[in-house]
Amino acid sequence: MIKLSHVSHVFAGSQGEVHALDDITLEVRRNELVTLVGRSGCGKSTMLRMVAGLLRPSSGTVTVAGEPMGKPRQDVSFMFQRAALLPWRTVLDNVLLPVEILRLDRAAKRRRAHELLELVGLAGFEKRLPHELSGGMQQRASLCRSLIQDPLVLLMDEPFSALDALTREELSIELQRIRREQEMTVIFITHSIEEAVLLADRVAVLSPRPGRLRKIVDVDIPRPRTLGRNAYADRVAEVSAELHELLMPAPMASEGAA
Ligand SMILES: Nc1ncnc2c1ncn2[C@@H]1O[C@H](COP(=O)(O)OP(=O)(O)OP(=O)(O)O)[C@@H](O)[C@H]1O
Repeated sequence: MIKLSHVSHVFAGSQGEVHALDDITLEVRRNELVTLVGRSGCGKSTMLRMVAGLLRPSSGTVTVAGEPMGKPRQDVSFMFQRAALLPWRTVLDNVLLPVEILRLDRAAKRRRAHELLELVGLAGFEKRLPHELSGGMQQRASLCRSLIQDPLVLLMDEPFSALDALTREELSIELQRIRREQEMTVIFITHSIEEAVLLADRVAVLSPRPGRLRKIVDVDIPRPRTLGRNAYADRVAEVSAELHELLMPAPMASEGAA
């Protein structure tokens, strides 16, 4: 569904060139969820912006459903770290914003918006204004807004990172539920190893300066996945430890020697 072939990118920064990505080749299969992890500045957001058609690579190609990404598409949706709801519009009208921009069928999408709000636990809050909601509820509404156009591809740039740990886990479980009901290919950026393991079919680990694909880790743990006590806790711990080793620098040889 999503293919990056030999993608490199160099930004012309104010202090000289920044080699953000180097020779990235990655294929995300239809209906797969791939999480992107890596140290700050390793090029995760740059990669996502390319898949969204917001940025062209300096070299290499990016295709979605076989077509080169030259500009944003209606069936590719983006969700950011901040909910960025319009403060003067109700929750329902915020969810319906893409419907107005993309001129979709308003009556059908109103029904869909109610279904989505129900799915994320916001039924009854349709007429509230964003400031009347908690951060977690605002991000749930933002998730509904990203889903209203029934995207084939959902690109998520640290969407739950500003939330407390429990709300974050709750939203991760809701995202898994939504994916059971709706076919969707997802790329999800996170700094949290736990979140990466909860959500991913595969985790793509990037290394920094320049951003390179270090390893792809398969997460073959049955769903729905939760943290805490469960039948797969050992396997979750094992994959988390592997990711931790890939992301953290090796301890100095002299440490612990004495
Ligand atoms: N518009 C730009 N102009 C110049 N340099 C840029 C620009 N955008 C990003 N960069 C640089 O490219 C590199 C990759 O940035 P990017 O935001 O993709 O990293 P990231 O992995 O998403 O980081 P973080 O985890 O901190 O969000 C960084 O060194 C950054 O400073």
